[in-house]
Order: sequence, then structure tokens, then C-alpha cells
Amino acid sequence: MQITVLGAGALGGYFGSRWEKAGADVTFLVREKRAEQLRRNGLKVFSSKGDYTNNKPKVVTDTHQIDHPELVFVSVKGYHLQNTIDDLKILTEKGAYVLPVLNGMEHIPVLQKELGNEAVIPGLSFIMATLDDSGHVIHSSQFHRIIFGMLHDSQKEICSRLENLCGKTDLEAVNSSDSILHELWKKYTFINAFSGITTAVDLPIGPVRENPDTFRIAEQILVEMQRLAGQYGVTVSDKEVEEAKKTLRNLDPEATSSMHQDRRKELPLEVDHLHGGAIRLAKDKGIDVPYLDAIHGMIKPFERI
Ligand SMILES: NC(=O)C1=CN([C@@H]2O[C@H](COP(=O)(O)OP(=O)(O)OC[C@H]3O[C@@H](n4cnc5c(N)ncnc54)[C@H](OP(=O)(O)O)[C@@H]3O)[C@@H](O)[C@H]2O)C=CC1
Ligand SMILES: CC(C)(CO)C(=O)C(=O)O
Repeated sequence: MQITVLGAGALGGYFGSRWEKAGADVTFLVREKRAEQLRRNGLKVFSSKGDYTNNKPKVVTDTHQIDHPELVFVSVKGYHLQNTIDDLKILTEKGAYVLPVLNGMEHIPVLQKELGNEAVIPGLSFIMATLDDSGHVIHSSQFHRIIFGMLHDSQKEICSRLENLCGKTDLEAVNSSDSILHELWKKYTFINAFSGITTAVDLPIGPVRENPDTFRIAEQILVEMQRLAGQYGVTVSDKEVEEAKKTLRNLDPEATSSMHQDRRKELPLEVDHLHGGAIRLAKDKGIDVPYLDAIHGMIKPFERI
């Protein structure tokens, strides 16, 4: 399968490498600085699931150099999405499907409007990964799960080919054709609580849950997000909210969100894309989300966009 990875950061580098190792033809579509780094250092993955090195990853900076794209894996941050639209238009005109794995929800309708509904296959991932100073991927979680699912019949074939490709890796991959919107909302619910609280207090999850008054804020965000999903026709059940709480309670005490890791590194944050997006969606439905409002206000100064 010809896969273009747009956004060779933590997720793009990780999943792109796994698919490449399994035999896919993977091209990293990157900007100049990252291209130089990848040409100089190659791309390595350090992971408890197995290290991987490609000394000469296939790197391009010009979309026109990509001839037969079948699938574009979009793994940029929310604040960079708009800059990718022109490239994505060129690639979809050449026949590619687009699989975004950004956290959040707002990018899905944006991509559907720009590229057409049939081009966009929603996806998400559960993994903890980051880039080191040399641009190599550090995978720090025991999980590396990717979920995707078709919204149109025409996407069925590419989704099952991707499922087969993932089957040749040890990724945990779910082709969730009948419930992908539910999966997206469930993750959005979890991430707004987890990234919100860890980023706001600048602490990993351990000290957050040692303080019930602090942990309660995360719990309340879960409930607000559950209500919001309901307004958009997706049921995140009470049991699923309890499972999200349980996950927060069971994570390694040092575990933290990618947003909090970015705050620690003084990198830009997806505050507007994640929490800001949920607040806009709530406003459109006329519902109050006071805990989201408060956490959004607290993390906004660290956004740096
Ligand atoms: N990291 C994690 O553990 C997880 C992240 N996520 C989500 O996945 C998404 C991606 O996160 P992550 O992989 O951490 O992000 P990273 O910041 O590590 O990677 C994003 C990459 O996108 C590149 N990029 C931005 N704009 C363009 C462009 N126009 N053309 C080509 N490349 C571009 C950046 O390159 P450049 O160097 O040029 O800026 C950067 O390398 C986010 O929405 C995040 O919330 C979800 C689950 C876990
Ligand atoms: C919660 C987690 C680590 C799961 O993948 C995540 O998506 C993030 O921190 O951005």
C-alpha cells in the first residue's frame, strides 16, 4: 500500500515506521527543516514493542513528487491543519483517502468540507509518543492502538487493506466501521479531561488523583463532554465515563498527556483545537460547560500559537 504520512512527528513517525516495516511503501511529506533532519539522522523508533531504524526514509517536501498516493495519514497538530489543506487537495485529486488521527472533533467536518465526505476516513490513536532532540520517536506506553472506520461504502476496500497491513505488525488495530464517531467522541471526552487537568496543574496523573478536589475537576469534564456528545447524537454511556475514570485512576503515576508534555517542552499547545473546540460545539447547542470553560482559561496562556 502506498501511504503518505503528512506530519512526520511522534505519531506519523511511529505508525509510518511500523507500516514500512510490514512492507508498505511509506513516504513522509514534510517541511524543509524536518526533511533535513530526517536525511541527516534517518528515522529511528525506540519502543518496548521493538526498535526500528530506517537510515534513509523516503522524504519529500513537494506534494507533486508523490505519484500514486492511496492513503494519507494526517498526524499534524490541530493548529497546523489549515496549512495542510492544499496538499491534501492535491493528494485526494490523485485518488488518495485521508485518515486523520488528530485528537478532537472539529477537524473532521473541516476536512470533509474541503476534500469531500467520501475522502475522509476518521481515525484516532491511543499511544504515548514524542520526538527526541534528534527527531527520533520515543514510544513510552505499553499500548499502541489505532482505530479507524469507514463512513462511506467506497472506503471499505482501503479500510480492509489497512486492517490487513496492521495485521502484519503488532499494532493493536481496530477497523470500527459501525462506530467510529462513537470512538472519536469517547476519546475526545477522555482527552479533554486528561490533557486539561495535567496541563493546567503541570503535573502527571499521580499527584492529580492524590488530591480528590483536583481529580474531581477531571471527572466533571468527563461528564460535560458526555453531555456534549449526546447533543451531537452520540451516546457516551455512564459505563464508558466510569471506564475513563478507571483508566485515569490506573495509569502509571508518572503518565501524562501529550499536551502536558508539550507544555513542559514549551511547545505550542492544541488548546483551541481541543478545549476551545468543545466550548464552540457547546455554544452552538446552547449548553453550559463551566469546568471546560475554567480549564480552557487556565491553559490558554501556555498555548503559544
Ligand atoms: N503524541 C502522542 O502521544 C499522541 C498524539 N495524539 C494527537 O495526534 C496529533 C499529532 O500529534 P503528535 O504526533 O504528537 O505531533 P508532533 O508535533 O509530534 O508532530 C506533528 C508534525 O506535523 C508536522 N507538520 C505540521 N504542519 C505540517 C505541514 N504543513 N506539512 C508537513 N508536516 C507538517 C510537524 O513538522 P514541523 O517539524 O515541520 O513543524 C510535526 O513534525 C495531535 O492531534 C495529538 O493530539 C494522539 C494520541 C497520542
Ligand atoms: C491520552 C493519550 C496519551 C492517549 O493516546 C493521548 O491521546 C494524548 O495524550 O494526546
